[in-house]
Amino acid sequence: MIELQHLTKRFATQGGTVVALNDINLTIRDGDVYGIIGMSGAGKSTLVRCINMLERPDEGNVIVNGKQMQDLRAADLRAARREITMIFQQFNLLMQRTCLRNIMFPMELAKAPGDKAEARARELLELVGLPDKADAYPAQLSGGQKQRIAIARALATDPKVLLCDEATSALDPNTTHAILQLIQKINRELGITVVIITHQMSVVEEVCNRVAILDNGTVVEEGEVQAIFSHPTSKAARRLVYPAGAPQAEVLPGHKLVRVAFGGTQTTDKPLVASLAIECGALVSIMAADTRIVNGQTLGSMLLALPDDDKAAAALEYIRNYPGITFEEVNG
Ligand SMILES: Nc1ncnc2c1ncn2[C@@H]1O[C@H](COP(=O)(O)OP(=O)(O)OP(=O)(O)O)[C@@H](O)[C@H]1O
Repeated sequence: MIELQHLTKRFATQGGTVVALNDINLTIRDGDVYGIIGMSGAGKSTLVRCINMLERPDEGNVIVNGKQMQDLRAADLRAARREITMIFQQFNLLMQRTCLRNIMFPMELAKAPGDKAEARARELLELVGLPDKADAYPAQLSGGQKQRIAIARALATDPKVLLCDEATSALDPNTTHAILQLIQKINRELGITVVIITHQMSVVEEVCNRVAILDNGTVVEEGEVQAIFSHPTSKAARRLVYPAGAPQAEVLPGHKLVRVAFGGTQTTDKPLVASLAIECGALVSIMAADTRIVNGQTLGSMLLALPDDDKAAAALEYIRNYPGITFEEVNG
C-alpha cells in the first residue's frame, strides 16, 4: 500500500516559489491500477517522483508498504527502489547495451550472479513478447518495443510497484493499447501495483480502477474510475471527461440541460427518453450522446434539453428516481 499524507513540494525558481504539490492525501491499495491524471503542470510527475524519493517532499509523509520513505538511509532507499520501479515516456534505455544487457542491468547493480541474471532477463523478454530481441540494440527497436524492454528491465528486480510516467504518451494509439494491455497483464498475473501518470483520459479509461485528478498541485477528485466518469463534479474532472465542453444553455432557450449517465445495458429494458415522453409528457431533445468503455464496462452519457415548463419538475423527479442512472443539471 502507498500512502501519501499531507504531501507538499515547493520549487524555488527565479520567478518565486512554485508550489508543485499542496497537501496531497492519497491511498493506493495493493493490486490497484491507479491513474493520476491532470493537465500539463498539474504536478503529476512531481507526485510520482516523490513516491520513490527522486524528489524529496518538503512536508508530509510517503509510506510504502509500511516504510516511511523519507526516513530511509541510502542503502535502504536503494533496496526500496528495487521494489518500486519506474518506466518513462522516453524509455531511458542504455543505448550502448543490447536489450538483454539492459534488462540485466538492475540485477548487476543488485549483485545478482551473471547466469541467474541472464536467465531471468530471457524470461522477461518472453513475458514482454520480444524473445528474439535479446541481442538487438535499442536503436534498432520501434517505440513500442523500446517500452517493452523498459518494462522488462523495470520487472527485473521483482518489484511490488510499477510507476509509469507518461509511458504511452510517445506512442501511437494501437501501440498505446498494446502496452496498456501488457501493463494490465503484469498487474493481474504478477500482482504488481501500478501507478499510471497521464494527461490522457483514454488511458485511465482503459486500464485504471481508481483515479486521482490533479489540478494545480491539489487532488480535486479521487475515486473509482467509473464513478468519476459517470459523475465528474470538479471543473478539472469535467474538462477531462468532457473535453469538448457542454453545449451552452442558451442553445435552446426555455430549456433546462440535464446530463444523465448510465451503465450501457440498462437503458434497453426501459428507454429513458421515450418513458419521459409517455409517463411525464416531457418532450426532451438529445443534445449529445456518447458511449465509452471504462475499465471493461460500457458507460453511456446523454445531454438532454428538457422544456422548462409546468412538467419540468415532475420530469426531473422522474429522472432522479430512474434506476441505474446518475443525473445532474448542467448550467451552461
Ligand atoms: N525542478 C523543478 N524546478 C522548478 N519548478 C519545477 C521543477 N519541477 C517541476 N516544477 C514545477 O512544478 C509544477 C508541476 O510540474 P510537474 O512536472 O510535476 O507537472 P506535470 O503535471 O507532470 O506536467 P507535464 O504533464 O507537463 O509533465 C510546474 O509548475 C513545474 O513548472
